[in-house]
Amino acid sequence: MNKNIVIIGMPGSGKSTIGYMLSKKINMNYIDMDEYIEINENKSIKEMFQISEDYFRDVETRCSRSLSKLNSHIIATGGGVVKRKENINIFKENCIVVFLNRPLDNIMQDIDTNIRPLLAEGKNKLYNLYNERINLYKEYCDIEIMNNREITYALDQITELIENQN
Ligand SMILES: Nc1ncnc2c1ncn2[C@@H]1O[C@H](COP(=O)(O)OP(=O)(O)O)[C@@H](O)[C@H]1O
Ligand SMILES: O=C(O)C1=C[C@@H](OP(=O)(O)O)[C@@H](O)[C@H](O)C1
Ligand SMILES: [Mg+2]
Repeated sequence: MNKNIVIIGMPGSGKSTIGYMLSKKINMNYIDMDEYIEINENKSIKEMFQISEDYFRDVETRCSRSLSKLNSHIIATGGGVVKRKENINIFKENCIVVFLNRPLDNIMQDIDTNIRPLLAEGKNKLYNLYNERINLYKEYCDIEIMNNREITYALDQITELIENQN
């Protein structure tokens, strides 16, 4: 597949984990957008948020533009990429946008708050993020995948839909 596959969804929805597994399964390159940002900025996500969230969002938009120019990559985004419609418009030029929809109760069970500055005050912040974003994920995606069973179920769902696109 020449287009990229961009995975969006709440923090803890499985974008990085399932994105990597998918890349191995269908033999496509994989990029975790947060890792890409940290390497290019030589700063951790936490350090960027300490400057300001806007600083991080500006970097996120610049990276969206760079990554969208690639071909045949699986790109796992950060959960807040939908905060700027500009990012989605950039991705829509050359990517299929997949919303990985994992129920909030399931996310709450295993999310690591230590690596997510927005959750520094605790997991309950996820409810606010969910309410702010759920309609954006649904509006912006080309494909919505439920991630409410074992990981391989979501992986198989995405694989089947992508292979049908070919
Ligand atoms: N269907 C699932 N069943 C069990 N654990 C899951 C499932 N989906 C995701 N996880 C777990 O949730 C955690 C967060 O996943 P991650 O890929 O870091 O999410 P994201 O990149 O969307 O923030 C990981 O420990 C991952 O293994
Ligand atoms: O939801 C968000 O605003 C964020 C999610 C994080 O990525 P994950 O979705 O991989 O946790 C990371 O981009 C940053 O902490 C901001
Ligand atoms: Mg991630």
